[in-house]
Amino acid sequence: MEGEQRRLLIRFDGEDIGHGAHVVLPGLTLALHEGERVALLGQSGAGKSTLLGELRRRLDRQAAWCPQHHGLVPQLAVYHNVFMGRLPEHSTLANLWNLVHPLRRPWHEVATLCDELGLAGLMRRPVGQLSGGQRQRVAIARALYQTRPLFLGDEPVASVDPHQALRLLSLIDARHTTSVVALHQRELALTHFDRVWGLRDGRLVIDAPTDSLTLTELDALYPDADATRHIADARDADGDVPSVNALPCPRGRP
Ligand SMILES: Nc1ncnc2c1ncn2[C@@H]1O[C@H](COP(=O)(O)OP(=O)(O)OP(=O)(O)O)[C@@H](O)[C@H]1O
Repeated sequence: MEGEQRRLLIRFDGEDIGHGAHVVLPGLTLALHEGERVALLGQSGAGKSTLLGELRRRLDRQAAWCPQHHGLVPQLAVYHNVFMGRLPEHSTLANLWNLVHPLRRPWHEVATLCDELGLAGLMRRPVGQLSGGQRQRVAIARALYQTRPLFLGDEPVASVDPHQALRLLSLIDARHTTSVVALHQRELALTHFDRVWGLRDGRLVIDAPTDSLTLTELDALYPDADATRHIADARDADGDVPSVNALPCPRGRP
């Protein structure tokens, strides 16, 4: 991948990215090229959703979007939630009619997607009656139904087991030439993606192909995990949980 001439999709050149006056990622510099599969890593609050939101804003209709909290309507059936991926493509009248009498073609298209995502038989079930993993797959189905060349996902495989996560990522890959996916599974980042963007304290500290990275390097993106590891180590040593005051400070903190 490195060195190949690929079409540039988007570039940030020392830009401040955030929410209004609140800058989360100061002086961000990065580029996304067509064909790249990027894993976006960083501990909670590092700025992953902020970056994905900005990518989404700039890429607009080129990008399918799978949000972190799914954005599903619990009262509506799986079919209607997936159909929402293409609401803007139909007239208001067609959308209203579809609510009462599902349109034949979309119904078959959504049914095919649901089969692939292990949601067969649930098309008429209100999303509010599904498990967390099933809702996650509905959110992915809705994003796939948008049929865009690029996929942006904010932890789209957070609620499923590792086996399903791989299957879902493969389905996403099969339908999109380019993807940027926020996730916390570092092993998956190394095995399934070809590039990692790693955020720490509002900085892009890793922007590299996965074959040049190790798990240990990715661990450095999670300084708070050090404290958790020390709790576990201390518990292993004497069977007791240490007091909070006995815990070491995370790396790089006073
Ligand atoms: N709408 C907003 N307005 C102002 N600040 C925000 C907004 N959304 C997020 N932030 C702040 O931006 C920072 C980065 O948040 P963000 O949601 O991008 O992190 P994240 O890496 O996606 O975290 P997580 O893994 O918990 O989802 C945090 O300090 C957060 O409080």
